[in-house]
Amino acid sequence: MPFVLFRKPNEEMIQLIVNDNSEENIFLIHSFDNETEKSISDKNPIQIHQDEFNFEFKLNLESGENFNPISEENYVELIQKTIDEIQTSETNKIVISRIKQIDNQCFNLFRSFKNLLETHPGALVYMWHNPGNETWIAATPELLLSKNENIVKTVSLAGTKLSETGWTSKEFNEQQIVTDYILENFSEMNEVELKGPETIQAGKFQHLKSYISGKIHSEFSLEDLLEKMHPTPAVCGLPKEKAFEFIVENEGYDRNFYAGYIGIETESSQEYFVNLRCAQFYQNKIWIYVGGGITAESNPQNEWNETELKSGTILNSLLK
Ligand SMILES: C=C(O[C@@H]1C=C(C(=O)O)C=C[C@H]1O)C(=O)O
Repeated sequence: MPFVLFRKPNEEMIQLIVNDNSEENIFLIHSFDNETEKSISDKNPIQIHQDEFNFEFKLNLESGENFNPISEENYVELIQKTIDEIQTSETNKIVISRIKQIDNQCFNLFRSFKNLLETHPGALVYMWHNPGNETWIAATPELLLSKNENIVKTVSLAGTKLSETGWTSKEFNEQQIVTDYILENFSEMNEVELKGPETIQAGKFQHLKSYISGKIHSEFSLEDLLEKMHPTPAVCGLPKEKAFEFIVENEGYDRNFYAGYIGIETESSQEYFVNLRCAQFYQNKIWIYVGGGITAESNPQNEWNETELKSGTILNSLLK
């Protein structure tokens, strides 16, 4: 039976949704390329305080297909090719990513999930298990959209650095591209507010984050906004279609649910998070999905280093 465990940012209650096809309390997972969406629902989700969470049973994981992840050398080359593309075309930003593959040395998913909850209080942390299909775990810092009554909210999140160093214009520009894109999509709303950017902590590193909200009117459709927003320049690029094409032609692997979104829908609210800092678990290996935004000012080696750093979110949470 498919199930998901999740805890929303800055909350302490975990929810367990075991699929009963009730169409109430929906959890969905939507792919980057918009081709796949899977959802489960539960009329009566179980709530568990994260301090009391102690699931211990063994899950049957799939054995993963053979896959050769991109080498450091080839990734650095791909980033250089991306920079060249940005410098010679009308594209301003392209987000490039890869899979880091590690051996699954009998890691315990539930203990690792609990560790993620404790080390990432500001993230949406979830564990999705769909027997015979896929198992994903994540601690994502990025809200894509939320709607509560007549207020719609989102964030502009981009730029990555370690706490010890300072921001440069490169990160501010990279984040501004995302903010401008969101403001354009929010332009038909009333009372649009923008706050930030401010520095936020995501595990061992930091991002620039702005908060954007607006009031909706009667003809507003959340589905239409979601379609326009996803994928944002935080995970795809600008212009969206050109960046998307470049990604599909050059990354050399299928992003699947990485950089797609997670939806949590109840009777009173709808929330969507970008699926980042995530990994797919197999019996014998784990695929950690990591990427970063490339602009004309990017340095290829630094971009590799940034993806290594981001893989730490999952890597450092793994427990046996
Ligand atoms: C693409 C990822 O993260 C996104 C890219 C960022 C960047 O380029 O600095 C920062 C936060 C996210 O919006 C990822 O974590 O894989």
